[in-house]
Amino acid sequence: MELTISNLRVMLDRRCVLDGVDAVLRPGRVTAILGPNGAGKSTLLKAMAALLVPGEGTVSLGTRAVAALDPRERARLIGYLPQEARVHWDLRVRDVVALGRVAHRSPFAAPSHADHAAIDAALRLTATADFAERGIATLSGGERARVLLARVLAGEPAWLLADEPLASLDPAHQLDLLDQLRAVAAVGRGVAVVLHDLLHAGRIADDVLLLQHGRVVAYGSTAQVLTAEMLGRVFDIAVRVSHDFDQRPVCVPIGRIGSSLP
Ligand SMILES: Nc1ncnc2c1ncn2[C@@H]1O[C@H](COP(=O)(O)OP(=O)(O)OP(=O)(O)O)[C@@H](O)[C@H]1O
Repeated sequence: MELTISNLRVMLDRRCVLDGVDAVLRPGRVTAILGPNGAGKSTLLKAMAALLVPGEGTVSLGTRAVAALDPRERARLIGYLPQEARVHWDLRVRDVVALGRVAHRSPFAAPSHADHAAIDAALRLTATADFAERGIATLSGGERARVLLARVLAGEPAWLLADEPLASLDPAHQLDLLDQLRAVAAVGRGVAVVLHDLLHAGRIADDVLLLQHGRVVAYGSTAQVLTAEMLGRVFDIAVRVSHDFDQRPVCVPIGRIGSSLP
């Protein structure tokens, strides 16, 4: 199911944070959402998950507006991983991951075989099975972030929306997470991920949506959007773009435009 964003306009505190955003995101692909601080990336992701009400415009999954979906169905279709890895109760890790399955069964039903299988698979995929019996409050920030990803993966959503999921992870787990997002897309689901790191974006994304001042400045294949000219213009930096053996762009920021530093 395509995720279609039509003429989305969001006002926050009387400021226009998203201004006429249009894009059709395709399943089976990883779409990276990039842009400078304050460009509106997190706001766009929240609007895509129907976590905020836009002033104008719609977000649709297939032919249906996400805001009009029954909340349980929406929770099955859209998995949202927020920027902050906060958990308010010291639940057992396995129970946190199990929360990802709540929308898959009726309110008082016991977890099914399929629920347990999805929970185990998510724990395995995120390498969190070793601490499945620990309280989540006892984990490090990066461990907790992986558990929260496991919770979303356990829900097997049609679309996974992740907001800067790499922030608290070490390099090995960052690469693991990028592989996990690719694996989700490889089975035909949709993935939209907010990223800051241009190297990671070049490595993982099929498509890139570049935002600036609440507007889409470019949306297309990674090779079309991740160019030195485009990145220089939007981020105000000089970027060296080469290509790896898969012809994926490798973007290395080398300095501020106008900076006298080398
Ligand atoms: N609740 C709010 N009330 C008022 N303004 C807000 C609110 N949330 C976000 N904003 C403003 O909206 C703009 C876009 O915020 P958003 O968090 O979407 O940006 P972002 O592109 O994700 O930024 P970053 O890269 O810094 O995370 C910012 O200028 C921010 O200050």
